[in-house]
Amino acid sequence: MAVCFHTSSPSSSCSSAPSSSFSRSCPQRSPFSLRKRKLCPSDSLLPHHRPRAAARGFRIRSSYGHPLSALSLQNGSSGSSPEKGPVDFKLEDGRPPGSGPRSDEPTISITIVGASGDLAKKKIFPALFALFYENCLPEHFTIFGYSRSKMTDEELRNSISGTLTCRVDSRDNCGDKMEEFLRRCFYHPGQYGSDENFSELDEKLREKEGGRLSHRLFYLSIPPNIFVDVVRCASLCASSPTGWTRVIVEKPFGRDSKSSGELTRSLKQYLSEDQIFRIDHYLGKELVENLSVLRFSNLVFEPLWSRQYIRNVQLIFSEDFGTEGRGGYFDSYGIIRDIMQNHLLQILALFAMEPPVSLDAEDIRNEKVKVLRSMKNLQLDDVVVGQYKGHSKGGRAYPAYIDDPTVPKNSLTPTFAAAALFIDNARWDGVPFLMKAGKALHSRRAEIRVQFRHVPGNLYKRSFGTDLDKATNELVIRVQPDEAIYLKVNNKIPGLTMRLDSSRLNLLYSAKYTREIPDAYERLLLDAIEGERRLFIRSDELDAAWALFTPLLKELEEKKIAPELYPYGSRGPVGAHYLAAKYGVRWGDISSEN
Ligand SMILES: NC(=O)C1=CN([C@@H]2O[C@H](COP(=O)(O)OP(=O)(O)OC[C@H]3O[C@@H](n4cnc5c(N)ncnc54)[C@H](OP(=O)(O)O)[C@@H]3O)[C@@H](O)[C@H]2O)C=CC1
Ligand SMILES: O=C1O[C@H](COP(=O)(O)O)[C@@H](O)[C@H](O)[C@H]1O
Repeated sequence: MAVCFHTSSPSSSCSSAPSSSFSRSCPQRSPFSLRKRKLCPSDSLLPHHRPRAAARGFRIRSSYGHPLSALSLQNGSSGSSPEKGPVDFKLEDGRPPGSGPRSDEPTISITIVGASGDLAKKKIFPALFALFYENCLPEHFTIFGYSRSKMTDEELRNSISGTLTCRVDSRDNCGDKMEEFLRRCFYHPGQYGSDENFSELDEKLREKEGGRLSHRLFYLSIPPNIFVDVVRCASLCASSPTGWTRVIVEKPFGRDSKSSGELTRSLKQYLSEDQIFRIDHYLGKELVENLSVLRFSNLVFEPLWSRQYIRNVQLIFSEDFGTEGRGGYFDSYGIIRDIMQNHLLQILALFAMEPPVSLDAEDIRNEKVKVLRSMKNLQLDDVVVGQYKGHSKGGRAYPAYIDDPTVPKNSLTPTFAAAALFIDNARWDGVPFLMKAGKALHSRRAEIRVQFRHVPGNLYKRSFGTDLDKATNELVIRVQPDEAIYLKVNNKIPGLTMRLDSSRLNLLYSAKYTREIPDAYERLLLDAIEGERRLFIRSDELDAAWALFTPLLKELEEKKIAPELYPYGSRGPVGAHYLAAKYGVRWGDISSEN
């Protein structure tokens, strides 16, 4: 029988503490404005925590990567200015900044539970390597893979090494950095509900941590039915004895309101809300991050951001491949749970929220949750579901969804859905927010399209022809691929006649910036390490998101609504066009020029 060394210590995690006390500064996260973190009173429960960090004069990055000095946190000033960078200060032990790590600096241990899986290999290890490569991880860190598969440290390293990449702007030390990173990666095989195995992991972690103040981050990259087992074991047998313990939970967070509520309650038996980081990786995407910047830092947009000027908003997600390899998971969730209830709804909430009091996580999440709670009930009439069928093109056969061996032949699970949603508040009353998400469509894209109203009494009506919709302004935020923000405006075609054209004012990221855009998982992992919760889902947001979709999902399932079949590689069911037309809307992505 295993003996656990310590019990979970929610007090070791504080919502707004200066919890990251690592001395490295991450060059990519350059300061723009500064924000002071509040101190968490429960820090005082941790003998080594805040006082030690402050005593060392660590530079602490805020949510946006702004270096804050612990000294400034003590004396209440923000400590540096965006233009000048960190103010001239010495570490309290008299050493100048950049003197290199001290041997008693804290360490962070990151355990990826489900390390043998697809997500771990495809996204999590590569993101951690990218952070390491960019000097965004603290000096002392250790990464452990944990899953049931039998593997040695070396075998884990081999299995992940192929997925690590250096950035396009890589420096010539990439190979060395990879080796150095891999040397910090270890593996512990174990069962997900075994106290004994987690206690063994704890011992290994302690050994690597070498008596330093140590923080521990667990990433649950596993199927949801084992989340609670793992959290129980990790919390009881492997939480940090000295620093914080945090857990990143991957979606799905339940299947409906009930199961999500149960999951939250079960997790909270072992963790406080502050320790739970529910990830929605779309919130970590560069252009989703940019949404608030675009709106709140440009005078030309915010005044237009309401029913007065906006005719409709479209949130579009499409993939040009099917469920390949994930049919087993997908069939019990479907596209509404997989994409709409989380990724698209989160974007909608960010888009539609009122200006928050500040950029603090709680202020932003308070505004988002108000939007979610103001949504009108979603009617079945306002939803179209589809499923892809097999299709042959250019001599190649594309499979149907139900050809996936892990999917039942009579499955009614939607691989496509379109929905019209409404926000019942003063700003957005009557404005359709149209969502569309699908797999096995003609292209891979994710975008937000904002269609503005017609110009009243348009003087140039005649020069446009009869289709006034074509002449309305449209703002497109292309999340992926080829990240861009463009605004369609009307201009005169040069020449002696008065003919108008619709053109793009285009901010194409690849043309403007040479630096490669970081993967969403990099940003989110770094935020979790830094204790920044802005891009993670709070439990009341999750409840509100499920409250919106659960009745619809129940109705679809109880009534066994048959999805409209659409060919693999097509633009999806025609029903989506009728749905949009019902609200006088045309999908903005119908032509490839758009
Ligand atoms: N893959 C993706 O692109 C995305 C995944 N997610 C979510 O992330 C999590 C991980 O995804 P992914 O890596 O694809 O998942 P996998 O199905 O690959 O599972 C990860 C690991 O969990 C273990 N495992 C799998 N099934 C079971 C089971 N029934 N009981 C116990 N252990 C099991 C396996 O490890 P072992 O057998 O060695 O113990 C497996 O390697 C899931 O919750 C998924 O929904 C979210 C977004 C995208
Ligand atoms: O969460 C999920 O996201 C992916 C799409 O993510 P992206 O970053 O590649 O756009 C999707 O394929 C998967 O079904 C879903 O679970």
